[in-house]
Amino acid sequence: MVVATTIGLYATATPPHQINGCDFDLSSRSSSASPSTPHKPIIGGLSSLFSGASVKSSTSIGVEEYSRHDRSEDLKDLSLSSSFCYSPAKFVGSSYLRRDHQSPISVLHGPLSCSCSPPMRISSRDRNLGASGLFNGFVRKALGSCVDYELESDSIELTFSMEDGFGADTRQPYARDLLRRAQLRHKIFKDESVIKAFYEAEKAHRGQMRASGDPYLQHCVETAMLLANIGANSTVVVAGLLHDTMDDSFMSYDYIHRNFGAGVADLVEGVSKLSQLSKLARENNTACKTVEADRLHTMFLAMADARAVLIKLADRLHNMMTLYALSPVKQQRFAKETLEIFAPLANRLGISTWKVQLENLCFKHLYPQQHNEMSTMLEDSFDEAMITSAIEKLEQALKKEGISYHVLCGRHKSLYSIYCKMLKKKLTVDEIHDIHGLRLIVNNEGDCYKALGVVHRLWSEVPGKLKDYITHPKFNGYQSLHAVVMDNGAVPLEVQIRTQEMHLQAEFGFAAHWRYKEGDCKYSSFVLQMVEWARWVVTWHCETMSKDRSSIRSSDSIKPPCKFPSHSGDCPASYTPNSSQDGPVYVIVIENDKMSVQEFPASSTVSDLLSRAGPGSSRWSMYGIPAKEELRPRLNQRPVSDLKWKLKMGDVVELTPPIPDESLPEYREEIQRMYDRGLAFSRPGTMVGWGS
Ligand SMILES: Nc1nc2c(ncn2[C@@H]2O[C@H](COP(=O)(O)OP(=O)(O)OP(=O)(O)O)[C@@H](O)[C@H]2O)c(=O)[nH]1
Ligand SMILES: Nc1ncnc2c1ncn2[C@@H]1O[C@H](COP(=O)(O)OP(=O)(O)OP(=O)(O)O)[C@@H](O)[C@H]1O
Repeated sequence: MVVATTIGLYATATPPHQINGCDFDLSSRSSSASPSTPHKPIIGGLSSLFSGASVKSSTSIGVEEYSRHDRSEDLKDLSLSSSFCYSPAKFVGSSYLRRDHQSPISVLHGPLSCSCSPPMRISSRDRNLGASGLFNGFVRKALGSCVDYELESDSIELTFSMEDGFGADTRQPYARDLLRRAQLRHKIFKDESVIKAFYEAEKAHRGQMRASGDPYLQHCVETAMLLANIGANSTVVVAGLLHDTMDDSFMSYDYIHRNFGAGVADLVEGVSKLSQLSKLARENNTACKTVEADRLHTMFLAMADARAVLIKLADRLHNMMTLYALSPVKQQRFAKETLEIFAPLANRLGISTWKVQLENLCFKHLYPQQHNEMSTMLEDSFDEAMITSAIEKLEQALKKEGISYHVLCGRHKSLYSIYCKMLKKKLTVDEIHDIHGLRLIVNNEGDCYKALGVVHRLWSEVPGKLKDYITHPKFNGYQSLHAVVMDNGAVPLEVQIRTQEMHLQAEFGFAAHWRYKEGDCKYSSFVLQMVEWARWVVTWHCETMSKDRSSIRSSDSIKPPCKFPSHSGDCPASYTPNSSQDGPVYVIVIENDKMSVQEFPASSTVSDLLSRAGPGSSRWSMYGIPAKEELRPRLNQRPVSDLKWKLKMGDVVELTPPIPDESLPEYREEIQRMYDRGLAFSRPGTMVGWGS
């Protein structure tokens, strides 16, 4: 019997789990996505909820209107000093307490400032529209980009030789320092491929700085460090170091492929695509449109390797930690996007520490007044020592009673989660009983009840708070015993007791925690399987999470779900593309300078998309001619010659904006010029429909 116990901050906060793609019948879900994450309706209104606290009225939080010419290079400008000015430290994330895991706090607070700042040069993202630059043509124009399109092509000369550097004596002293410090923080930075990637990243970003004056390389290291700290393997860490090289330097896919292999090159390219979509969404304020935001994070998962999403999340987390270097306007925009798109993504992937940190940082930027009030009020309430000692107490008592268990862990609830719960349930902070919580996973149902007896003998019960979801499972199948007890007669402590099977049910499938948290959304089986697959991929590639998983079932019994979306025929979770209910395709449509994320049934074509925008839309009525023929749509930067071309998840379709008739010839010429440029910039062999 495995007896896992306490102590030490638990790095991933992902409860132990195993992914079994075939455990749940997912076939009957409907396809409409109508999300209502708990945080969405929450603005202000907290004052009345605080018992005995006089709180000022809510701060107005507007995501500002911004100029279309305000290029969102934003995060590139960030200061990278990792001082992480976010207080108090306790609120960095909800913490799990368990033995054998490294504290994420130490990582995030690690001092990392570079004395030597290389000279500035303009970020090549502003100029580089080469290989994977998605939006070079009309999209950038439509978005008011100030890009000089004439500058770039794949044949542009590199500002440094790709051959120099690694192993040569051209290494910058600041880089050597940075690497040494990274190696002290995590041993994966001693791995040969990681060192090589570090120096390649150094060359690629040499001279690039963030607003703080810190070298850009520092951001690459911090992103890779976040990945290393959730146990990502060296492929993912290498890709983390190189994650911005395709966008921001002249390093090409082929170069990365040659030096690091297809696995790394594909990941870096995947991150680059996600960054470009995210940027487009940010510039169009998509995060404010609930349904579209939901489609977007679903799309992110569907179009990229889940590990690329992981890297993008790490990148965003570090950028959020250093958001203070940006203007308040940009801070708001990024925080909004992060809260609506990236935090739910982290949750779906089961990386709860990142989700918590992202949410808390967004909370601080979007609702500073409420954040301050909550921080002040709860500063003394978060008691990690109390959780540790409660775990020890319970461990001993269980031992005495001869009750063995698989996992005993604890966490304190995050600031933002408390805030959401207060607003959602109209509770005062005193009425939140699960700020401190323990979770016990035992062998069988009988042991659940025996353990409950132990809990009640150890601590006094809060009347009316016992919930027996084992005898009376929730409608979604969730099973567990929940008890609230008073520790030292003063602090409420929630204890959840369940078996391994119940825990799997609570993590995956119908009762999965991410779905519980996202509210009453109806998900298609396509989305559910995709999330499950993505969680599996991430878990499999992250040592820490894998360890976690092995504590819930022996590793021999862990089988990957069938590769998404091609489940084997006998898999109950099998995705059936022929079913009209399944497989919605989310496509980004850019029309009249505006972006929308639209949902189409599986197998829809460009022609279907045009029909949706068809007669009645401004484009048609203005010209009085079929737009299909007169102004051809572009799909992922390329003109579409066959309107029967099938749309794929993540496709970007540009539709020509309305223009006055008299400008039509001029406009056609412009289209032709962009068309020509688009072809010149596209990497040979790039498929139309990169979202596959
Ligand atoms: N995964 C999963 N967890 C759930 C689900 N329902 C409840 N939980 C967990 O159980 C905890 C408390 O649930 P309940 O005892 O029903 O409490 P409540 O009535 O919602 O509210 P409080 O008692 O105020 O916490 C939640 O905080 C979750 O951690 C579910 O459907 N899925
Ligand atoms: N008593 C507990 N012990 C250990 N982990 C818990 C406990 N309760 C929830 N968790 C886990 O903590 C993480 C953060 O959950 P969070 O506190 O935001 O929401 P919740 O308590 O599960 O739900 P709600 O806010 O609706 O009460 C999740 O992974 C969740 O499974």
